[in-house]
Amino acid sequence: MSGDTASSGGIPHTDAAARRLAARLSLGVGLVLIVAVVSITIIMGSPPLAYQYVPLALSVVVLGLPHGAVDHLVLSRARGDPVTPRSLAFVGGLYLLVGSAYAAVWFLAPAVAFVLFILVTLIHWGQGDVYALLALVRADHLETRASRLLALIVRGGLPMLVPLIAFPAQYAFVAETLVGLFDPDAAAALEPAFSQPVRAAVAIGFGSLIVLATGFGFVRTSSGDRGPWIVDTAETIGLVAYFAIVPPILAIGLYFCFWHSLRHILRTMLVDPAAGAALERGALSAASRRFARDAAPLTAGGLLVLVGIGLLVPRTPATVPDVLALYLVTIAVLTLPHVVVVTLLDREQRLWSP
Ligand SMILES: CC1=C(/C=C/C(C)=C/C=C/C(C)=C/C=O)C(C)(C)CCC1
Ligand SMILES: [Fe+2]
Repeated sequence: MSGDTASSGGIPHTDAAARRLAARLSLGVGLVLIVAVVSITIIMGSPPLAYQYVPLALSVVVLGLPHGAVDHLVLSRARGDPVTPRSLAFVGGLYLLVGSAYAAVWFLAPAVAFVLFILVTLIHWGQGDVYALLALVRADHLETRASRLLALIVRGGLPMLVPLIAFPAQYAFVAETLVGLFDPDAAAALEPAFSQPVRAAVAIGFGSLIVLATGFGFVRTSSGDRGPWIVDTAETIGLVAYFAIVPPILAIGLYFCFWHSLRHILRTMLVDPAAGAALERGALSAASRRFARDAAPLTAGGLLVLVGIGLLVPRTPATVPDVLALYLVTIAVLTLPHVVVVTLLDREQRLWSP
């Protein structure tokens, strides 16, 4: 698998059947997620707040937290190198350094740390989708680096900006609970972001970017092969509807598991010779077992980080929203080094040097 170096435009060609299975799974699950959850929300209304937290809570063990727990293996595998004490120490050191520096920002300036969290998530979820578009959908309308950057902003902006426009009160509530773990008074600094003029400006600005990205993509495709552009556009429109209709705690919990993490896990399987070979023969359960085994130790490690931060925060989390806020802060701290690893993986797979 990883020894298969045939590539075009920098995107590695893993074995065709494995890639097709990964593409079908990510697109199929994404489609079901959007159609099912949007329909249920329209027909039955939003579930009570307590239920909206369930997918986020489940993401501790289901796909979410585990998706980053193979970061210590993924770069070596993508390079076709053995995993060595040195390669493990590099990723471990990165997590320790970058994670603790950013954790310090949460304690010193929690409102700044929250804004950073939204920005980092936008970039990270956007970069994940750019990979899926290029490697799984074979999006040849994203030929240039500029078009990929625009796609990154659009795809990352969907989960981070559409809820701000559509559900400012819940957005503000989550911001307050995260920041409030560290300093209850600091959240006030974020209030202007939820005001009508700011949301209107974000809606106009971000809406224009979506139109621009879609239009550029259309112009770049030949009429004979619009398939990838149609998939890209359908996903974008679907996600606009999803994040505009489904309340954000629920929407983001499900998206985190069944969109971002699923796609990244498939990506890690495709660079792993053993999991990749299993996918190649359609043995998804064998590939999943292999992933689960690889991800289990550091998923437990992530939980230790959660407990550690929980012991350090000035206010002991007492309610469900507080505990979930603690979990999100843990995710934030773990995500920053994860973004570095994924960016190096992007470079290895030449996603940004077309
Ligand atoms: C839950 C939630 C929010 C933030 C979620 C974030 C920022 C999650 C980041 C997850 C990451 C980075 C996972 C790793 O891949 C918002 C937008 C405040 C709106 C209200 C609900
Ligand atoms: Fe990720």
